[in-house]
Amino acid sequence: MSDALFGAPPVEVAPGAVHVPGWLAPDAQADLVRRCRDWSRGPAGMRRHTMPRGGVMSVAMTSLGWHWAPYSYSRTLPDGTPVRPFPDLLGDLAVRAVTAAYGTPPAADADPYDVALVNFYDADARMGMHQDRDERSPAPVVSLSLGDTCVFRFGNTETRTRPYTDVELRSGDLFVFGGPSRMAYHGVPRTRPGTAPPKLDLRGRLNITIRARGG
Ligand SMILES: O=C(O)CCC(=O)C(=O)O
Ligand SMILES: [Fe+2]
Repeated sequence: MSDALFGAPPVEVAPGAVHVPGWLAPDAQADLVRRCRDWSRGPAGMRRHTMPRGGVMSVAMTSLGWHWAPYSYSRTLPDGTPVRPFPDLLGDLAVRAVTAAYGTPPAADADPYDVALVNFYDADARMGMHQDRDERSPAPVVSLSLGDTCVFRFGNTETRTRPYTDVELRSGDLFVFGGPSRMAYHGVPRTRPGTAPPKLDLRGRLNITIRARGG
């Protein structure tokens, strides 16, 4: 991570899709990594979901607020374990993130942020091109990156394929996609193992994706 990136201006990758490099200062990153470790403990913690066709995701995830598994949200885990509550801290962070990306806060009547997915990528993990389409709310998706750098592929709303833009997301980066890009396909074709800031004491990559489920 380069400290020179802190305070870098937002970059619009596609209409409504904004990358803010170095948005989280090192202390805030370390704090979030600690919290992710807490949120990942116990029966409501990290799991690798099985996809409808039987494949197992290489990314391990845990849900806050609502449990997500392909492809729906539920109030509890399949075995009845309660989902961890959605932390107010992430709701506040999401509002600040939208404001940083777009220059204006969410509208007063916008759906509140109420669900977060914490994704963990080891050196081999990837996420295929997909849309985030299990929410009823049009609120922008807020994505925070911690640890190893990754290649984030941000595409179009029509197909899983080109045109797309590959963006390097580093520890502390923010990516927000809403408006005309809310339904764009996106994925993580690779991470760059060993690139996490040493002070984070994190081997791999964590991504926190904050969403409004809506209705
Ligand atoms: O890890 C990322 O940056 C993307 C995660 C993602 O697209 C998702 O959780 O739906
Ligand atoms: Fe996604």
